[in-house]
Amino acid sequence: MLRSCTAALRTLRALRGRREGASPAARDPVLARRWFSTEKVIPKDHALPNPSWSKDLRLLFDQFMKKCEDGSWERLPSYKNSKLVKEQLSQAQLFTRGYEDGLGFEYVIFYNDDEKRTVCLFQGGPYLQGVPGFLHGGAIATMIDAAVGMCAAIPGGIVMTANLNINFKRPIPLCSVVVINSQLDKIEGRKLFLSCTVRSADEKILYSEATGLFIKLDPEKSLI
Ligand SMILES: CCCCC/C=C\C/C=C\C/C=C\C/C=C\CCCC(=O)SCCNC(=O)CCNC(=O)[C@H](O)C(C)(C)COP(=O)(O)OP(=O)(O)OC[C@H]1O[C@@H](n2cnc3c(N)ncnc32)[C@H](O)[C@@H]1OP(=O)(O)O
Repeated sequence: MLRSCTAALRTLRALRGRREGASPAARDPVLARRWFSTEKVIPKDHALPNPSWSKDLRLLFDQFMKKCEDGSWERLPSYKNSKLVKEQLSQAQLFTRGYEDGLGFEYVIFYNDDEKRTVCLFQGGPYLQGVPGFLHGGAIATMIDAAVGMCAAIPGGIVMTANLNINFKRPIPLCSVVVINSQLDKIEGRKLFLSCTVRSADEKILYSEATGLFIKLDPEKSLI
């Protein structure tokens, strides 16, 4: 835990050296134009190990990559959603992927099609702090939404979260690794009912439990 936090803070210091309080787009008018242009964006796969990943996260990642060898599990690249959404809005991206390596949401999702379930390996970095030393509940909710949402979106297509109920049972230490197990419980028409648990890497601690209702969008209906 300490090592991955240190790595993240090193990245943070390096970034601070490069900027003076402003976002890269604010400092660079060329970048700012690109930011809001419709220029084609080459997606980077963030769902792969980087130096900020702790030993625990690497270990679990390697275990799941082994499970992928017989085809029962599939690692989902971080740009999987851009395959589902026809129009990519220039630089727009899932906000869980907007942080520098190690500072925010480090995660990878694996999918098992036969069992209609996903496993998300998640390490929440120092920018996601709530109570000192622990993850913010909103960050936990975000990660649950993204993990469970992905479990719904693969069979369901374009879905939106209509309801998310979370029981926060134990605080999650900052920079620790948790495993989010999500499953599709039931489909009724356009409604997909899912549930998930958030546990420690050794599975001994149950941190949170959640249920979610996702609605497959009706192409005939406007969202606004
Ligand atoms: C979540 C995954 C996103 C996937 C996006 C797709 C591709 C991208 C792929 C992957 C992305 C990767 C990961 C995902 C990452 C992050 C997840 C972020 C997800 C979000 O951050 S998302 C933002 C928050 N989310 C909203 O901003 C929704 C606001 N909302 C609405 O836009 C509408 O509300 C809508 C569209 C949901 C439904 O509207 P609608 O008009 O299509 O459907 P309608 O109202 O007719 O409901 C149909 C049936 O659902 C029942 N029903 C509806 N709502 C209910 C509720 N709350 N409780 C109980 N039942 C409910 C009705 O009672 C009826 O039931 P019945 O058919 O039995 O009568």
